[in-house]
Amino acid sequence: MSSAEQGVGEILIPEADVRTRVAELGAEISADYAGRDLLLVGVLKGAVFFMADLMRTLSVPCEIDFMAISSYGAATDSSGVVRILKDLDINIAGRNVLVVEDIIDSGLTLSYLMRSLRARKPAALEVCALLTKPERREIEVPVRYVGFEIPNRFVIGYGLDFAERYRNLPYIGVLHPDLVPGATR
Ligand SMILES: O=P(O)(O)OC[C@H]1O[C@H](OP(=O)(O)OP(=O)(O)O)[C@H](O)[C@@H]1O
Ligand code: HPA
Ligand SMILES: [Mg+2]
Repeated sequence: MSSAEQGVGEILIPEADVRTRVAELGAEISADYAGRDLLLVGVLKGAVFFMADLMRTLSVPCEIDFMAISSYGAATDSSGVVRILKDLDINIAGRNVLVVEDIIDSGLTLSYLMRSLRARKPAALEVCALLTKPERREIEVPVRYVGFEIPNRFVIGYGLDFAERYRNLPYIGVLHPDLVPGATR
């Protein structure tokens, strides 16, 4: 075990399975957006890893931009105070926007984001999330492309952090149970 892996309880989705699924999503998205312009909007920081890999499986021309959203604190604090820390650089009016997320958990971040993006009148607005935890959903958000449905466990790796660490793991792991108290975000 490398020192980067200390704290990993178990591997939930091995690296090869992640790679296969990302390629499948890329093929599906490429078919759906054939002949249309595509703008990928990544949500910093966790989605960067998924987005970089997904983009390299796309066979349609595409651009990227990023947003940073403030965390609203612990999941127990679901007051939903979400703020934009970094907005998009470009105007998305009339564009085909695909929001790329690493995980949808309560749905609060994405719900806020979609409201903000919809108000800017894109031609199309869809979501691609690598992971979703349906059991934890507090607000429904339509997600067009989903990589994996996962159980209610705190996951790390492939962009997902616990206290800013573990993003560099090449697989999706479950945080070791000894570290779980407080691991709500
Ligand atoms: O569905 P929700 O309950 O809102 O949770 C999902 C959000 O939480 C994580 O981001 P985080 O705030 O940890 O930022 P990060 O990507 O920088 O780690 C994740 O990347 C999603 O954006
Ligand atoms: O399970 C998770 N892991 C890491 N970050 C998260 N943000 C929401 N859910 C998670
Ligand atoms: Mg995080």
